[in-house]
Amino acid sequence: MYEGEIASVLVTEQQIQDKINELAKQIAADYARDGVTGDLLLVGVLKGAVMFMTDFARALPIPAQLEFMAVSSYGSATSSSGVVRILKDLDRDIAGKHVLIVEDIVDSGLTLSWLLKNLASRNPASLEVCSLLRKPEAVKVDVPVKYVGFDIPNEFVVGYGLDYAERYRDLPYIGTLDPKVYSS
Ligand SMILES: O=P(O)(O)OC[C@H]1O[C@H](OP(=O)(O)OP(=O)(O)O)[C@H](O)[C@@H]1O
Ligand code: HPA
Ligand SMILES: [Mg+2]
Repeated sequence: MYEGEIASVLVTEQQIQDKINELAKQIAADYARDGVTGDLLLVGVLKGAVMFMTDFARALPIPAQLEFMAVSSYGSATSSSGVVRILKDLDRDIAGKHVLIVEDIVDSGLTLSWLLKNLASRNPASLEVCSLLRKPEAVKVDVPVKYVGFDIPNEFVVGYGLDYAERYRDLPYIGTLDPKVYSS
């Protein structure tokens, strides 16, 4: 699939699945230790987090409810416009709920910084973030991300939910693109 378009594999399918199991166990233990009762509310950030959200929710050994928000700041570019648009809001009130934002990537941090302010204003009981990927060298705004799967180099990546111009989300691993893809 995508013959000749992927330059390198940064995180394999197996590495992703192992990390998800590790994060799920750790997060369940943390919430149990903090005495959280009642279902956790996972807020998946569409579209990028869709694969991570569904695998993570199934790996999590405590009950969780699933909600989605769709925001976009990249469009078909490889750097954030900095303007975050809500394409789909949550369907319900999160006041008093223990909310865990499930993201695919923290790159500049602009999306998450905006989202954390937006959701905090709705008065959840707690608000934390779990992101599969983070690019430490790309961060423009400091955002508190309690759970991170992999720190990766400052390169544009695709796969496992992440797109370039809406393509490659369906790959089961994280990779970089051959430069010819950008010029075609
Ligand atoms: O830290 P940042 O620089 O803000 O980048 C991270 C955000 O950018 C991507 O979303 P995008 O806007 O591409 O929408 P998508 O998930 O629908 O692809 C990604 O899924 C994150 O939500
Ligand atoms: O590296 C990336 N790849 C795809 N989408 C993204 N959104 C933020 N950073 C990235
Ligand atoms: Mg995108």
